[in-house]
Amino acid sequence: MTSSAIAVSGLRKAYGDKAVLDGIDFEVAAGSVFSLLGPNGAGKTTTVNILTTLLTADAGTVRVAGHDLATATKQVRAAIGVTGQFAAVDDLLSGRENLQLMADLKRVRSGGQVVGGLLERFDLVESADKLASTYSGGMRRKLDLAMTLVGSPQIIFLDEPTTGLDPRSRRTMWSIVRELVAEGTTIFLTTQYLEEADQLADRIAVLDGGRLVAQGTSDELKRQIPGTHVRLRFTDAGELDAATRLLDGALRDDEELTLRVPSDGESKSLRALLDRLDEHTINAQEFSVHTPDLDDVFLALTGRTSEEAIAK
Ligand SMILES: Nc1ncnc2c1ncn2[C@@H]1O[C@H](COP(=O)(O)OP(=O)(O)OP(=O)(O)O)[C@@H](O)[C@H]1O
Repeated sequence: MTSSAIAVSGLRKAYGDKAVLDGIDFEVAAGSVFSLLGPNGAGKTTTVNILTTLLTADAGTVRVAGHDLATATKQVRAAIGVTGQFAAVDDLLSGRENLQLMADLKRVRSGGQVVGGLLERFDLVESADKLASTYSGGMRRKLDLAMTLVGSPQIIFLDEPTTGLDPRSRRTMWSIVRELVAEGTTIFLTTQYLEEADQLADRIAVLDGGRLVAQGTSDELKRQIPGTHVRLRFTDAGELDAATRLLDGALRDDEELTLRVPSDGESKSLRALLDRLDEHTINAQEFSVHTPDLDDVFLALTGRTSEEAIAK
């Protein structure tokens, strides 16, 4: 047994002569959130399908919850829950019946209590006895995730869990994910929303062209690309002029009366910059340090903005 909830090495999958996964390696620590990002068609769902035993890999080794995927499919299935594109919700049943069916399938003891608890946790008590076909998109997602939690799986795969949800429902899902992680659950998340990965993931991997082109914490990924800068805002054009003359390589915005000064963001350079302004009695009304966001990282790594990647 390792302390990794998921360990993937040399994973390959091709459709015909098209290599979708061309040898990928990663590990997911138990009790953490790992997010896989990538443009449309990058192979995220293929990866999820392999890790959840729905699809067989061509090569590579995968351990999930300490079990070898190739030889211990049953044990892997018992340890995981999957929510996503192949939603398990049955429209002809009520929310409660959907949950009860899952509890029966998984032979959960005190199923009725578990179902009641999940309906409460997901704020579905009022609609519990209505048909799932009458649920809004957000309610269906919540029911789908609640069904995944029946039987308390150690590892949960969430394939684009908030696609199409309004911001409020998205935030509700985020807080549920955080609660699950606080309880020790491991989450493998694919998402189209970089902000979601930024908010939730302990580690992020970017998949492109069949390979993982970057892996790390959100901050590590942001530090890999240039673009950290200091933004100075002045009260009048005279001061902006003086500061522009003083600071080499700075970009000015006349409308906003701001100056963008490249910087590594470290305290020493920031102090030096402020000292220079002081020496020339230039006063900045506002001073802020900007680091690139995940969108900048995605663009630098895949050559596409996240919006272009989603638009296909
Ligand atoms: N059964 C299949 N037969 C042939 N090609 C397939 C099959 N399933 C997927 N592909 C191809 O494999 C590639 C990866 O697909 P996959 O669904 O894993 O991507 P994805 O990153 O999840 O994309 P999306 O964000 O659109 O869901 C795509 O080019 C897709 O067309």
